[in-house]
Amino acid sequence: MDPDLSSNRVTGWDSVFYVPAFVTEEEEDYLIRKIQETPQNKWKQLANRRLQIWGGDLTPKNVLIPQAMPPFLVEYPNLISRLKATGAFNSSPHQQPNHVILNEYLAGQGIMPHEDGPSYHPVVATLSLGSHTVMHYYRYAPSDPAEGGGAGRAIEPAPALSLLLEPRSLVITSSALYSAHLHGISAVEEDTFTGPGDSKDSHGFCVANANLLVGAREKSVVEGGGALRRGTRYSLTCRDVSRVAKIGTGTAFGR
Ligand SMILES: O=C(O)CCC(=O)C(=O)O
Ligand SMILES: [Fe+2]
Repeated sequence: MDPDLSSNRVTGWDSVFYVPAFVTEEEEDYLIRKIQETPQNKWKQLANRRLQIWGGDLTPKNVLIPQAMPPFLVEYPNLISRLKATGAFNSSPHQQPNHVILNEYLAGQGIMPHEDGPSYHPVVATLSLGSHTVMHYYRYAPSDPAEGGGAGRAIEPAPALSLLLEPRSLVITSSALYSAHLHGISAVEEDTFTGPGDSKDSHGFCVANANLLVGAREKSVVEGGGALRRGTRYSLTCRDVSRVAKIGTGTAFGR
């Protein structure tokens, strides 16, 4: 990982970096406008959120059939090259993201704890736009040999790590956090913080990136307790798919 990110490391975690204000308010407004202008048929409606997939589709064998990224990702505000410049993708196959999933969450919507799967090099950089959210990372419960592990394994109810993601922030996760934990967002309209005295025993959580927050309101509720109402949040989850099909020949490379 690039040393430029060392001051953004989340305390106690080697592979988690939080970069507040990665884009400016002006850039955020521009990106949200461009997202909202995309044709309706680009959206895929899921039960609890909408999403768009940019960079191409993945085959069942995890090969990317590449497609050009939309101009607002590669031109102003130069998101892809700025992500490359963080160094987060230095050890990934293409040194920069080639695949972006845009999620839209209305207040009250979330995403169940999940793993991102084997298609990607194990680094994800997520830009939050429009609203904060709280991302929880969970461990699997110690597996009962009688159950054989695998799908449907129980997860620990208290998150191992919780991050408050401010609008305009970037969070970069990799290695163990990516591959040995699940991540999810509770489907709530507001996030409640009880201050630093939070007890993990009652499934409460501590905000691990409290010292890296920049928003006055965010800092105040994390330090002293309170609630943050969610608005509509867009997340751009940027990843590098290891295997990319060579367009025209139909053959894949990368392995
Ligand atoms: O919205 C987010 O920040 C997370 C989205 C996510 O986990 C995913 O798209 O796999
Ligand atoms: Fe995910």
